[in-house]
Amino acid sequence: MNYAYQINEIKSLVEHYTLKSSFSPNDLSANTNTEFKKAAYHLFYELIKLKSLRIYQEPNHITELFGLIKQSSFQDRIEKKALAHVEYWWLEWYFALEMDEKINTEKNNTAMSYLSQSTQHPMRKHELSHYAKLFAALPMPVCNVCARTGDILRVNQRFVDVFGYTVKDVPNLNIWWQKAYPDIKYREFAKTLWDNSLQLALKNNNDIPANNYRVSCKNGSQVMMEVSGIDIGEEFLAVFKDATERLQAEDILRDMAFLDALTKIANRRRFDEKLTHEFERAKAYEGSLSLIILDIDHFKEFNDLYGHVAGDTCLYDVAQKIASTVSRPEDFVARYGGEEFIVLLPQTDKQGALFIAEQIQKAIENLAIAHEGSFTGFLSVSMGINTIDKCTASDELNFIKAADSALYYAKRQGRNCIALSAN
Ligand SMILES: Nc1nc2c(ncn2[C@@H]2O[C@H](COP(=O)(O)OP(=O)(O)OP(=O)(O)O)[C@@H](O)[C@H]2O)c(=O)[nH]1
Repeated sequence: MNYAYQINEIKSLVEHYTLKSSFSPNDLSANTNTEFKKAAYHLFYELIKLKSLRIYQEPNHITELFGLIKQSSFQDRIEKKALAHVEYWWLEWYFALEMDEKINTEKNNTAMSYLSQSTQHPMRKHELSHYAKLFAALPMPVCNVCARTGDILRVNQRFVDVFGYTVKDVPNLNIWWQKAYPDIKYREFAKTLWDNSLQLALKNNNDIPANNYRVSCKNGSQVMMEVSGIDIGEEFLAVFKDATERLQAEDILRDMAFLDALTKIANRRRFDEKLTHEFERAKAYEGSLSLIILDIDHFKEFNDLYGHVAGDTCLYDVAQKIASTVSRPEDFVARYGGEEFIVLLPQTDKQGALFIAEQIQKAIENLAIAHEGSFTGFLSVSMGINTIDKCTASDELNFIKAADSALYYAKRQGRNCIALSAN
């Protein structure tokens, strides 16, 4: 794995999206192309995974990598613009990862933030004495408040640009709270959070720890802001940082923790969570819940005959096929283990589950993956089904066990077979 590989991956992503006829740089700057952004995050995730496996041959430096791409064949204006966005997202992605790590390591420590830690630098006091000069040039919204009276002494231009309020609009904290947090309940929550942060600042070298706030702007729009600051005795300085993109990145990270890397469907961890949730729901509402466990037949032989790479591709194809066959939004598909998959079907009785299992069987038959070790000459699967309804006394473990027993019954019947649990 080397730079050329990484460059090509990024290039093909950019090319793929810029080739789309509907695509224009204006779409990008309006930030509407979330599909592109998601695909970029997905790519970063793959590249970062490679890095963590330590199979990079060269030292990896993001700027250097993008520098190399820029020198190469990216001539077209649209492609350059798209590439600039991908570069920006990559930096953002690394930032989100760093934040994630920090949040995790800081959980056991005092609640210090990335921003507030940076202010512990020995230069901080010196910088503070000169903050007035820097104030106007700061790239993030900043406001300076008299701690005693609550008067807002000054805001910088970025503050006006982002929120739309000038000092005339928000001359003191009382008015700021009302305008920036019009919802009374949310305002109470935000005030308490901020007061607690100010208390913490007294113990924390005057750094006001960062928290996220949903701020309402003058034009009625809302922005998620990470607000931290510095208590400087008579006054304090509140520093705002746009948290929208980071929170979205964290959401994607969270989703990825539940994704199976090979098959790109949900993993076992996600299934365990989902099962607990659906099981409780089915019990509470006395609804039915069905579970299909699916196992590829003679998969060891498939690997032996065609190799592990073909085996991996086959797992991906089967997983995607199952996922596309099961179509109701509440239905759920996951990789359960090696060549085993799970389909969880809320509000579905035995007959319904059998119907879905037959659909899956047909869909896999249609994939027509050659398998010389199989009786039919093609890859097949076996499935076990279990259903609970209001009359069934079962717990999660027994629910799975019964489906598993049905699966092994299906295997004993000669495979390429569906069996229903006797429950
Ligand atoms: N290529 C590949 N193979 C895997 C993966 N996970 C599990 N396997 C293989 O799947 C095979 C499962 O073998 P067995 O449990 O004996 O099952 P089987 O050969 O399918 O036999 P039956 O289930 O009885 O039909 C093993 O050889 C595993 O190495 C994977 O991620 N990729």
